[in-house]
Amino acid sequence: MINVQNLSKHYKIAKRDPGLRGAIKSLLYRKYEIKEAVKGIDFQIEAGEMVGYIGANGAGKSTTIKMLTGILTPTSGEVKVNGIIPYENRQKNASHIGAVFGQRTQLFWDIPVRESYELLKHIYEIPQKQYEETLAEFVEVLHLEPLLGIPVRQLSLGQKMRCELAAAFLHRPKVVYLDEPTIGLDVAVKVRIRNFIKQMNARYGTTVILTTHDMQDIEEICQRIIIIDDGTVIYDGSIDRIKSQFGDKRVIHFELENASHFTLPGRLVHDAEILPKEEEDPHKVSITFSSKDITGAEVISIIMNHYPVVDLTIADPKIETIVEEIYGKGMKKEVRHEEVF
Ligand SMILES: Nc1ncnc2c1ncn2[C@@H]1O[C@H](COP(=O)(O)OP(=O)(O)OP(=O)(O)O)[C@@H](O)[C@H]1O
Repeated sequence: MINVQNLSKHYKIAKRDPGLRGAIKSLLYRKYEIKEAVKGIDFQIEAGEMVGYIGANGAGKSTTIKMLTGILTPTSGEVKVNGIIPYENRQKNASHIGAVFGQRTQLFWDIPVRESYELLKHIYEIPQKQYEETLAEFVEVLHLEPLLGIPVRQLSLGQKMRCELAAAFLHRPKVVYLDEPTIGLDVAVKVRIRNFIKQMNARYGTTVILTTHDMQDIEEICQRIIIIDDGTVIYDGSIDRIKSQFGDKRVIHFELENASHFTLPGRLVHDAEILPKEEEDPHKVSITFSSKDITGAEVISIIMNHYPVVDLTIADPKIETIVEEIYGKGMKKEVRHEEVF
């Protein structure tokens, strides 16, 4: 469904020396700098796959998605979506895809949601019967009934996102690009949105590309992740595989009588790390380490020798921890994706 080969995008950025002198000089001689946002990436995505396209800020995710949607023309390489070269045939490509891009809306700001859907029906030439059936299904799954008569500008973030998703899937597109579809939403709305995406995939075989920093979204929706770092693909494979590849990572959550001044005992300084707290709790501390360096039993015994431990749990490494590790420590040298296959 999606075929990307040796795809690159370089941005040309005009450079200017500071001050008035710089401004005048830049009128006469323009200096440019090249930013290589995407550097020769390859991947294939089959119809019906749900893939998480993830990476740290500035890694090149949006640039890739913009090339897949035809908004940007690549500097070099090939991209085909459903057999179409998107930037050469934007209109045809648009009829097969749906998109939700963060804060941008494809609904009409001042008119009621239902009328936006009516307009999309005409734009995408959706047959009346199919439109009615699809809308009825979305209204039920996403609980849209009370929202249909309200203009988009009056909707809350969660209400708007539910309406946006319905708009993106309304014409039963083959591919849907979702950029941070659950950002800033409460847990109940996140769950509803994730279920909706899974349902659309199961029912219509929609291919879904999800860019998000929310690893829970990734774990619940995607079978496969592509990790991009500094414009190159550093991992392409299943979530299970990355977990087993980094399966030596361990996490132990300790409950102590008092953890507010907790520091790692000397013996652990090189082999373990304290994880950032998910919630402010003066009794809890979580430690991560690699079983290649030290065993769980040793970690527990060292901590127990230094602190009064009330309780402890040994957890599976979360995908967040693994991915942060890969982004943060430049593990790309170790995780070349050809090694993964
Ligand atoms: N229009 C542009 N002109 C020049 N440089 C750009 C432009 N758009 C993006 N860049 C640069 O290209 C690199 C990749 O940006 P991109 O937006 O693709 O990253 P991203 O992975 O989507 O990041 P984020 O998670 O922050 O959205 C960044 O260094 C960014 O500053």
